Amino acid sequence: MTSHPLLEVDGLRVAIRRQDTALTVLDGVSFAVGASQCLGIVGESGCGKSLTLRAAMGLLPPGIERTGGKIRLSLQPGAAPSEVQAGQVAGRGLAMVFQDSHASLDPTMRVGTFIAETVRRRGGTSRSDARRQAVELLASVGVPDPKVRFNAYPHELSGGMRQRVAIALALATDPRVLLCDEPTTALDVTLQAQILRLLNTARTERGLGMIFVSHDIAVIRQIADVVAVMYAGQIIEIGTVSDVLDRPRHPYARALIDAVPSIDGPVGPFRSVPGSPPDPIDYGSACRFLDRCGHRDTACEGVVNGIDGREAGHRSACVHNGTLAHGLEAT
Ligand SMILES: Nc1ncnc2c1ncn2[C@@H]1O[C@H](COP(=O)(O)OP(=O)(O)OP(=O)(O)O)[C@@H](O)[C@H]1O
Repeated sequence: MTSHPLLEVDGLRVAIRRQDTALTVLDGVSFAVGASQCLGIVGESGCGKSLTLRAAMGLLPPGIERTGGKIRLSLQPGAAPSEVQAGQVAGRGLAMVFQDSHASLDPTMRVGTFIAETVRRRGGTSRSDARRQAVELLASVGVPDPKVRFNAYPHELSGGMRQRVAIALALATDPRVLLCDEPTTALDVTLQAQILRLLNTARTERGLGMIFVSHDIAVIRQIADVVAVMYAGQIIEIGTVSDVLDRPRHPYARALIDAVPSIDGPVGPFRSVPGSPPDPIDYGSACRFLDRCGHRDTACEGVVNGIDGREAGHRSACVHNGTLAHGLEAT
């Protein structure tokens, strides 16, 4: 039997409308996520991580629109993914967890009531059964005294507890793929570890696909199976966690990973990625990392596309892919 991906993003393009012009900020982003698989997306601020999730979800901010590509979602176990039109909210198949839990919760509603109403929107559930399911969901995400906390308003809960409730709310839609946009960034290290464990449990127990966006490589290492590195609106490297994080091939991926201080490594100044990413108005057809790259030559000035992350294996968009991998060790 063929095992279909749950979510397939194919050649996604997203643009910001400015009067008569459209500024492309995501350019040919392609990847697939299967059941129980977690795709981590890393990259510097502004590279397009959040817009990728929002475009998949059909929740782009006003003035920003999908201008190309296809999003396909499998709504039934074993079913081939079918297309979600631009502007259509992916609804029940996808759910999103944000960095700021206030973005998901309604400040005027008791958290349990909000979750129960979300369960009811799926249809076929009585009010009392939806309440029971809401209490079970709160318990499943580790909310203590879930029957009591059912009646709390979001502002009465701590940040960590609110994030647990936001995850319960996302699970209440019975999603097939959970889109997580920096869900642990605002939390301290202990809470961060608890939320990562919780998301991992939800993923394995429910067979969820997951996309986890973070700028924190250590977090990605803990939760993801496959990592995509984004730069200036494109995926520039993809592969398993150990391929990409231990043996990066693209000079940008290498620099990003080297910028993370290591606990076991020698003490020394942090190496940061010199320079800054180009403004979307300057995105051209050449490699977008050209100006910051110590390995550039004339080959990098030709057309360099992002890579198709739906294909298996460890791949990078660098035109020197492979031949540079050895040389990078010495830099
Ligand atoms: N609401 C918006 N209006 C105008 N431009 C936007 C908006 N949201 C994002 N952008 C632009 O789109 C590009 C991609 O932004 P996006 O938020 O996806 O990046 P990101 O990688 O998630 O960054 P961060 O890690 O800071 O959240 C950036 O150039 C950003 O300035």
